[in-house]
Parts: sequence; structure tokens; C-alpha cells
Amino acid sequence: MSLAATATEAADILLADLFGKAGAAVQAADTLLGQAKAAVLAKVAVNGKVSGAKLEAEQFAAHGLAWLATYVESLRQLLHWAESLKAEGKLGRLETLILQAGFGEYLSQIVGGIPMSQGEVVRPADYGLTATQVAAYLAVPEVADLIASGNTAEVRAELAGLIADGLASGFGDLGLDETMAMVRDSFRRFAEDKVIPFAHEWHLKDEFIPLTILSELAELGVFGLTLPEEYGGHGLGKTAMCVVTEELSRGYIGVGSLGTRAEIFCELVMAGGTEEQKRKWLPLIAGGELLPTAVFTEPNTGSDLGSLRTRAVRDGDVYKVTGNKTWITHAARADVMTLLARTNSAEPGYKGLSMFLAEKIRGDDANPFPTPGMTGGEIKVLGYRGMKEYEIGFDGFEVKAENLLGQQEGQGFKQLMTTFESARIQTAARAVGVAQSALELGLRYAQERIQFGKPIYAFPRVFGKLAWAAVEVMIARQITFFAAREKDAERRCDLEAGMAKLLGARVAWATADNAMQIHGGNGYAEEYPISRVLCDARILNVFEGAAEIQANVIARRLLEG
Ligand SMILES: Cc1cc2nc3c(=O)[nH]c(=O)nc-3n(C[C@H](O)[C@H](O)[C@H](O)COP(=O)(O)OP(=O)(O)OC[C@H]3O[C@@H](n4cnc5c(N)ncnc54)[C@H](O)[C@@H]3O)c2cc1C
Repeated sequence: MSLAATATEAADILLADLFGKAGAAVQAADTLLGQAKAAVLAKVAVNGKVSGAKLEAEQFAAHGLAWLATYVESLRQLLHWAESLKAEGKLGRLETLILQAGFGEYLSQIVGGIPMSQGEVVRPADYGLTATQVAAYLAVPEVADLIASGNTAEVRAELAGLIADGLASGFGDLGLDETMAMVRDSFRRFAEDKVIPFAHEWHLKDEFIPLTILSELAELGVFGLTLPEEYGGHGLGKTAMCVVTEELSRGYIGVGSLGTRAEIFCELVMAGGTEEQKRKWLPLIAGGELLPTAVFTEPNTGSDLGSLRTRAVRDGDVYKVTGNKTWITHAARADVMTLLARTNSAEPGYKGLSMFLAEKIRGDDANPFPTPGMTGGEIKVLGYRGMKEYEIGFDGFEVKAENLLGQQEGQGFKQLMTTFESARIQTAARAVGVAQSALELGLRYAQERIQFGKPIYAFPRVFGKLAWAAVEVMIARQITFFAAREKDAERRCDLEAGMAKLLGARVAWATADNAMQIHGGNGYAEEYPISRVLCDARILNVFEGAAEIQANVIARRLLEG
């Protein structure tokens, strides 16, 4: 294609000693992060301790710090990925350019401004960094070189040339081992055959994903992927969960999200359940016999879950539940709920909450909530369809007392927190899959659409968007894999999981938005799949910890750690 002209000068584009430069740049960025952390700490600490009130007043700086730390970790993981490929002899020109462009762009944004959202750009002065500190960062020769020459128009042009046949050959080596590559291939085939041809129709008709798909996913092991074999699972790691989730979400976010509730259920029971509860429930979830749903959010309680009001009162062998929940995904078709409710009304905070494995009768469109004591209605949504969202009312709804998780009251919030790492990693992988799908839709359209006598992919403002998307999707993927590896190594990884989710959600939205822009007016037509992918991408910044909450959690950990 016409981008080849630029590619002939390719030899000059790559920076000499790129890996050495990238390594030095990570160190320089890390130094700046340390300085920014000290500066933010000075704003929010009272007597050496982080003050909640000050942290809230200084959210912009503190959340900016979370983003800065996310960028530094992303760069470290991008370099790690490229080094691993190099060691295995798998590093090609495309991967090298992804490394270079990623460093050029993120190093530059670190001082030029990091977009936390549209219109919210955090800059060095916001953290309290001095001009001298910024100048010292920019004076590091490797940083200066990468900023000046890492992500130039020529680099993007060559990247665009290299990803031009990406639909057939891929968008860079993911760095997976042989087993994970096989897992990826089989789920990609599944998505290509069974999901992609139908996803848009399910979305447009606002239909449930057919139960046959769920059965096939159960057979493929999706619902018990990371569960130990003794409980009916496959005993694979969180990296496998990421690979599977990305491929299914690339097909359709609804399908990639079917495993989310099973993951939360299994994590909850594994960490907090009695042995009897594990033996009873886990094989049924893993085998797909029971569909779970996660019932936490209430009309007046979303981000601040600790203050939720739904009550569960012990009455002989049962608890009677009264209250309202909302935004419950797949609630009608589920057989069992992980239900968070207040068992101690004298304790208004999170310590009064308990978790239940609450059985219900499976409903359908005609009769969504046949269970006594339970009513509900569908919430119509822009995207993320296929499982449907519901508000639910409980009025004397009964849960067997034996289904109190761990047979312990007051542990519900703590039990839920143990699932956050895994659920965020899984959501980050969903985001990567959605972003990848947007990238592919954008590329296909750009190559086919002719304006001014040529494919619009020939224009720098079009191919540049896609070239950068290919870079940033890889960055988001690699930080997600990193969080998964940390989880598999049984290291605390709430920070890494939060970073992966924070970045992944932004990348998914940005990529979908740019891919829609490339579609011009057609992107706004419901018949084009990018219109769906845009709506699907938007939710990732809201659920599983809204971006602001995620940034707050990361900032607190950084400042207190
Ligand atoms: C499609 C969809 C599916 C969902 N599925 C489920 C499900 O299956 N089960 C379930 O239990 N829940 C589910 N949820 C709920 C979801 O988890 C909540 O929407 C989310 O936690 C945010 O809560 P909220 O909507 O009440 O927003 P709020 O908490 O009211 O927040 C609104 C805005 O204010 C910001 N904000 C809030 N507090 C702060 C603060 N302290 N500092 C700065 N900013 C702040 C938030 O970041 C957000 O931008 C789903 C939601 C959606 C939209």
C-alpha cells in the first residue's frame, strides 16, 4: 500500500540501543514518580499519615498520581514483554516499533499531561512537581531521545504498514507460551464461528445470549477455568483467564462477561466458604449447571457499598431478606445469587454486612422473577446486552441459613474484597478484547472505504489512530498479563489489578471512539457493529470500580504503602 514509501526509510526510524534507552527511561520515570508521590503526600498527610479529608480535597493530584504510577508500570511491562520476545527470538519489527512508540508517547504524556478522562488532564504542577524536577527528567538523554523520536509520524506510518494485514496475521506477538497460544487459538475459533456472526443481532434485538452458547462455554471449561480440579475446575491460572476472556470479549463483551459472575462466585466461595459449601456449589458453577449472579449494588449505594441497606434477618433456619438492589446483570436467568446484605442493623458500616449464596428459581423474559419474595424489572441499556440488567426488590425473600458464606455473619464485605483483584484483572481483559475488536473494525473499514480516490487508510489522521491503537492495546494487554502473573504467584496485586483495569477501560473507550470516527457517518448507524462496540466499551469505566474509585484505591495504596 502507499504507506510503503515511508517504510523504505524504516532503517532510520528505529532508535539505536532502544532497549537500553527504554530501561534508562523507566528508571527516570520511576524517579519522577517517587518525587510526585512525595509532593502529593505533602499535600494530603497530617502528622505523617494520610488524612482522608485531605485526600478527598486533593483528588485531582492523588488520582493523577495513580495514573502516573500506572504509566510507569505500563512502560516497565511493555519493556518486559519486548525483552522476553527478544530472548526467545520472536521480536520482530512490529513489536520493536510498538515498544518504541509506546515509550515515546507515554514518556511524553508523563510531563505533557496524562488524560484521566476527556478534559481531565493531569500535569506535573498538579502533583506539586517542581520545574527543576521536570527539567531533570527531560534532561535524561534516553528520555529526551524517546520523546523526540519514539512516536513520530514516520513511526506511525510504518506501524500502520505493518498492521495493514493484521486481520490475517495479528497485531504483534502477544508473548504467550505454547499452551496459552493454543488456548487463545481455540477460543478465537469459537468466537469467530459461534459469536461474531451473531453478536450484533443479539445486541440490536436486545436478546439473551442463547443458552446453547453457555452450554458450549461450560464444556470448554470457561466457568471453572481457574478453579482447582478437586472442585470441578481446570486448575489453570489467571493468565489463562485473561487469554480466554480477551478472545471471547473480542467476539462480544456479553460473551466475555459470562464468566465474570462465575469467577466472582468461585473466588468468594474458595476464599470464604466452608468445605461443605465448596463441595456443594463449586462443581455446579464450574459445570455450568447453575448460573450465578452478583447482587451488591443498591439504588442509593454504588461506589460506597459499605453503607448498603438491604437487610437479612435470621428467622429459625432461614434469613428473611428485605430491600432493593439494582444493576444486577443476568439476574433473571441466574439460579444462585452472591447476595450482600446487612445482618447487623446496629452496625451501619461494612462490618454489619454478610454474604449469602441465595438460591432462586430461573426466570425468563415472560416471567423474569418467579421466586417468592422477589420481584424485578429490566433496565434498558445502551450496550453490554445479552445478559440484561435488572432492578430487584426483596420482600421477605428467604435464604437458607446454611447458605451464609463461611457460616459467619459480618464478614461479607471482607469476603467480597478478596475477589476484587481477580475480578479487576478479568475486567481488564474484557477491556482489551473490546479494544481489539474496535481496532479490527476500524482497520477493516479504513481499508475498504474510498474517499478522494484512495482508501482512507492512506491518510495519516486515519492510519495514525489505528497505529496508536495497536500500540496502546498491547500496553493494556501486557499490564493485564502482569497483574495476572502476580495473582498466580499469590502476591498481593490489588495495585496492579487496579492499574490494569484503569488503563484497559480508557484504552477500550479511546479505541472504540477512534474506530467510530474512522467510520464517519456510518459509524453512527446502528447497523454497523462499531456502534455496538462503542456502547459496550463505555461501561468498562463505570463498573467493577468506576475510574475515579479505582484511581482513589491506587492512590491510597501508593501513599500509604
Ligand atoms: C451495565 C451495568 C452492569 C452492572 N452489573 C452489576 C452487577 O451485576 N451487580 C452489581 O452489584 N452491580 C452491578 N453494576 C453496578 C456498578 O457496579 C455500579 O454502577 C458502580 O459501582 C458505580 O456505582 P453507581 O452507579 O451507584 O455510581 P455512583 O457511586 O453514584 O458514582 C457516580 C459517579 O461519581 C463518582 N464518584 C462516586 N464516589 C466518588 C468519590 N468518593 N470520589 C470521586 N468520585 C466519586 C463515580 O466514580 C462515578 O463517576 C452494574 C452497572 C452497570 C451500569
